[in-house]
Amino acid sequence: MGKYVLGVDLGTSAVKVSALDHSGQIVAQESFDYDLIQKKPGYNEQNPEDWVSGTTVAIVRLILNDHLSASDIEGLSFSGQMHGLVLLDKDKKVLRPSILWNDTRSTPQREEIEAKMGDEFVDITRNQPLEGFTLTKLLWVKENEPDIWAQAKYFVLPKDYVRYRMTGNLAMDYSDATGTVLLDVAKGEWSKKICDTFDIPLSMCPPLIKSVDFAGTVTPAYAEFSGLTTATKVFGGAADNAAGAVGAGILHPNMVLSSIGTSGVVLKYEDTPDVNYHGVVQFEDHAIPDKYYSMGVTLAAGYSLSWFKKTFAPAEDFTDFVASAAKSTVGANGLLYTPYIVGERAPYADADIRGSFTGVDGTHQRYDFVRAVLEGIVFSFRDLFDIYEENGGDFDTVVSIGGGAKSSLWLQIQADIFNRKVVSLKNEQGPGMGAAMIAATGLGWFDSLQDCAETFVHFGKAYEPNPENAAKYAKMHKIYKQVYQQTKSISKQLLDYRREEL
Ligand SMILES: Nc1ncnc2c1ncn2[C@@H]1O[C@H](COP(=O)(O)OP(=O)(O)O)[C@@H](O)[C@H]1O
Ligand SMILES: O=C(CO)[C@@H](O)[C@H](O)COP(=O)(O)O
Repeated sequence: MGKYVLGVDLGTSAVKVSALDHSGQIVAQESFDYDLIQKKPGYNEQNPEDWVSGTTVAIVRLILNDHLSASDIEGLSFSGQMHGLVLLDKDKKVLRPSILWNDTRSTPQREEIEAKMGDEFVDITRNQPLEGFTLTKLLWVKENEPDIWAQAKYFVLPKDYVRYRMTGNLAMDYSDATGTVLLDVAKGEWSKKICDTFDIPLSMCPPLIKSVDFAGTVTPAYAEFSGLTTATKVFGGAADNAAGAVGAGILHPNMVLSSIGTSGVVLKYEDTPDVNYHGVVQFEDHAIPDKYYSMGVTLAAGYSLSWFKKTFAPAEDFTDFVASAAKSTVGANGLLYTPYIVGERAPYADADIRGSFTGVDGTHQRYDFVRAVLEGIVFSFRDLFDIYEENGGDFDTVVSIGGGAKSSLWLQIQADIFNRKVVSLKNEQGPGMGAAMIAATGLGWFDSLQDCAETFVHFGKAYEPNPENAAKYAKMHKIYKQVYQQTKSISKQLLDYRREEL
C-alpha cells in the first residue's frame, strides 16, 4: 500500500476530507454536513463541537468504508472557513458558539474601530475592520457578553480549533491570522497597537505558524476517537481561500480564482505586499511563505442558490434544479437577481443591504428565477473584476472552484459574463486539494507548494466566452450595477421593520 495525506476542508456547509497519494490522485473522499444557527437577522453561528465530530466521522469513514489503513496516513492539514471567532477559557474549553464570517451583527464595533483608528487601521492590517472579520466579533462579545469575556483567555479560528483537538497544541497560521485584522502584516506579528487600543490582552492571540509548519502529532485521545495513529503528523493549514488558490494552481499574477462555495470569491495572487487596494478588497498572507493574495468576497454566492432551492424546490435533485436554468435565456428573460441576502462585503461593504429580484413579469417561469440567481451571483463577481481592472489588474485565465464549479452551465455563464476563458479543475475540491498539498509539502514529499502543484494540480475543461452572449451580459451587468444604489434605502427600511417585529 502507498502512503497518503488527508486534506481536511472545513467549510461552512460541510467538512470534506480527501485522501491523496504521492501522485496527487484522490483515492477517497468523505464529507459530513452541518447547519448554520441563525437566531436573528444577521446572526450566523456554528458549534465548534460539530466541526470536530463532523471531521472525525469523515476520517472514520475513510478508514472503515474506504479501507484506508490508518498507518498509511502520514500527514494531514487543513483548509478552514475564515474569520469565525472561537473563544476559549483558561482550560481551552469553548465558551460560546462560534460567530462566523457571514455574521454581520458587529456594525457598532466596526464604527468604533473606524472612529478610533481611521486609515491607520488599514495601513497596519491592509483591510477594513468589517463585520465579517474576527476583531469586530471579539469586541461585540466584550461589549455584549461581559460574563463570557471575563472567562475568555484565548481566541482561535475554526480550523485552528479542530487542529488543537487533534494535537493538543494551540496555534494559528499567517494566512488565517490576516483575516482576524489583528495582524500587523508588514511586521508579521500580532499588532500591539490594535490590542492596546481596544483593550484586548496580547496573550489572547495564539502563537503564529506557517501553513506548512509541523503543528504536532495526533494525541492518543484523538487517535482513539478517530482511528488515526499517533504517528500521523498534523500541519498548520491555511485559510480556505489561500488553500483554494494553492489547490487551483493560482501561483502566478496572470491567474485569477473564482470560487463559488457558500461565499463567493474572486482572488488574485500578489507577488509583493506593495500593491495597496486601501481595503476595497481584502489583502491576505498566502499559504506560500512571503507571498500574498487579494480578494473580493460575495457573502451569499452558493448560499443564494441553496437558499432558493431549499425554499422553493426542497424535494428536487440539486443538479436537475441547476440544469433547469438552461430552459431560460441569456439574461433570464429580463429578470435580475442581486445576491445580497445576508448583506454584502465587496464591492459594497454594507451589512444592511438585502437581495432583490427586479423585473418580475407575469410570464416568468421558475427556471427564469433559477437562471437569474446563477447570473446574479456571477454579476457580483464581475463587479470585483471591474475593481481589479480599475487597479490595473491584467489576467487572462480564471480558474473556477467550489461547489458551483460542478455545473457546466454555470461555468459557461462565468466565461460569458467575465468575457474570459474559465478553466475548471479535474476535481472541484480546490481547498481540500490545497490542504492535502500543504501536508504533502510539510512532510517533505515536495520542496515547495509550487513543486507540489506541478504534480497535484490538474486542470479540467476550459470554457471559452461566446461573443454574442458576452455582449448581452455586458448590457445586463450595466443594469445590475444600478440596483444596489436604488434599493439601499428600501432594504434598510425593511430590515429595520424586521428588527422591530422580532
Ligand atoms: N450540483 C451542483 N451544481 C451547482 N452548484 C452546486 C451543486 N451542488 C452544490 N452546489 C453549490 O455549492 C455550494 C457549496 O459549495 P462548497 O464549495 O461545498 O461550500 P463550502 O466550502 O462553503 O461548504 C452550495 O451552496 C451550492 O449552491
Ligand atoms: O469570509 C470569507 C473570506 O473572507 C469566506 O470565504 C469564508 O472563508 C467562508 O468560505 P466558504 O465556506 O464559502 O468556502
